[in-house]
Amino acid sequence: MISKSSKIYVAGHRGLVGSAIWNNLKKKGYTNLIGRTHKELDLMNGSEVSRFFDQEKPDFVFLAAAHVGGIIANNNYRADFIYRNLQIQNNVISESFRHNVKKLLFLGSTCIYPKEASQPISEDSLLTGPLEYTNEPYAIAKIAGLKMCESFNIQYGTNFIAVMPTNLYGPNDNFDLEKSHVLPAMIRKIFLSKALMDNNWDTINRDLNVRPVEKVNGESSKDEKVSILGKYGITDKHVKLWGTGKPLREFLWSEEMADACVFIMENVDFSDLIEDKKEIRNCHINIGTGKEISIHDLALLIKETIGYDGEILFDDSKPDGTMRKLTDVTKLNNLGWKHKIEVEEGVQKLYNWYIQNI
Ligand SMILES: NC(=O)C1=CN([C@@H]2O[C@H](COP(=O)(O)OP(=O)(O)OC[C@H]3O[C@@H](n4cnc5c(N)ncnc54)[C@H](OP(=O)(O)O)[C@@H]3O)[C@@H](O)[C@H]2O)C=CC1
Ligand SMILES: C[C@H]1O[C@H](OP(=O)(O)OP(=O)(O)OC[C@H]2O[C@@H](n3cnc4c(=O)[nH]c(N)nc43)[C@H](O)[C@@H]2O)[C@@H](O)[C@@H](O)C1=O
Repeated sequence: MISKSSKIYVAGHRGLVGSAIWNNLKKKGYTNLIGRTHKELDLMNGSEVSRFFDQEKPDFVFLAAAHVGGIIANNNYRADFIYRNLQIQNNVISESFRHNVKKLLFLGSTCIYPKEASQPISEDSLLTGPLEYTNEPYAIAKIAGLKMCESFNIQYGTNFIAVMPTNLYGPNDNFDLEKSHVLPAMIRKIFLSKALMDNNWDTINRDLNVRPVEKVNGESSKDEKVSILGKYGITDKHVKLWGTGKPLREFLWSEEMADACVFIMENVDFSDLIEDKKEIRNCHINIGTGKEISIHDLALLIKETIGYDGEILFDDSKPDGTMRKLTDVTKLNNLGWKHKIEVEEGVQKLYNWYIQNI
C-alpha cells in the first residue's frame, strides 16, 4: 500500500502530466517525492538510470517521461519517436523490476488502437487492426511499454499498470507552433493572429521572447516576425490550421489526468484488472472523458474564447490523422474515477494560463 511517506519517483516531473502528478501528490500530503530534470538524468542512458535507482531506491514510480509531440512531429521524426520512447521506458521499467518497485504506472496513449477501431474504443481493441500512419512508430513504442508491464507482471508478479490517456492539455503544455498538439497550437496561433490584427506588438514581442520561433524573438525586426508567423499560417487577417477540420478528438485536462493516475496508484492493483486468468491481456486502462469535438468546432470555441474576428482556414495538405478516437471509459468509471472538467471550461483555463505565462 502506498503511504504519505512512500518514496515516489515521478519521471518527467517538469512535463505537462508529470508536473500535474507532482502537484497532485504534494496537495494530497505525499512528502517523499523524487524528480530529476532531463539535464540531471538522461533516461535514455541505461547506466545513469541504473545508478539513479541504486541510489534512490524508489518504492513507487510514475513513468510520465517520454518523447512527445503532435501529429507533424510524430510523422516527421519517426525514428526519434520509436527509439527514444523504447529506450526511456525499457530503462525505467527494467530498473523498477530490478529494484522491486512496489507499483509502477506507465503512461501510454490512445493512439495504440487501430485506426479503424469501433467507437468508443475499448481496451479490448488493442492489436485488432492496422495503426494510424502518422504516429505508428510512437504507438508501437507505447504498445511495447504496455506489453512489457503486462509481461513482467505475468512472469515475475510485479504490479506495473499501464494507462492509455486521450489527448491532454493544461498548464506547462507545449506551445511550439510546429511540434505541439492541436489545442495549445490553436490557442497560440489564434492569439498571435489577433495580436497582429490589433497591431499589438508588445504582446507579440512578449510571446516571442518567451517562446522564440526559429530564433525569431522580440528583438527581431517586425518584417522578420510577420514573415516567420506567416510561415505557420498566422496573419493579421486569418489563421490557417491543419487538415480538413473534420477529425474528432477527445480532450482531458492534464490535472484531471494526474488525479486519475494518483487514484489508480492508490486504489488499483494489476490483479484487479485481470479478466481471464488463462490468457492475461488488455489489462490497461483508458483515461479520458468519453466525449468528443471536431477540430473545426474546437477552433470556433477557441476563436470565441479569445474574442478573435479573423478567419479560420484549413490547409488540407496537412494530415488529419485518425478521423475518430473516442475512448470507452467504462473500465475507469467502474474503478471509481470520472472527469469533471469539460473542454469549454478547459479551453478558458488554458487560455488564462497561457496569457499569464507570456
Ligand atoms: N500530451 C498529450 O496529449 C498526451 C501525452 N501522453 C503521454 O503522457 C506522458 C506525458 O506526456 P506529456 O506530459 O504531455 O509530455 P511532456 O513533453 O510535457 O513531458 C515529458 C517529460 O519527459 C521528459 N523527458 C523526455 N525525454 C527525456 C529523457 N531522455 N530523459 C529525461 N527526461 C526526459 C521531458 O523533459 P524535457 O522536456 O526536458 O526533454 C519532459 O519533462 C507521455 O508518456 C506521453 O506519451 C499520452 C497521450 C496524450
Ligand atoms: C495525443 C496524441 O496526439 C497525436 O495525435 P493527434 O491527435 O492526431 O495530434 P494533434 O493534437 O497534433 O492533432 C489533432 C488534429 O488537429 C489537427 N490540427 C489542426 N491544426 C493544428 C495545429 O495547428 N497543430 C496541431 N498539432 N494539430 C492541428 C491535426 O491535423 C489533427 O487532425 C499523436 O501523434 C500522439 O502524440 C498522441 O498520443
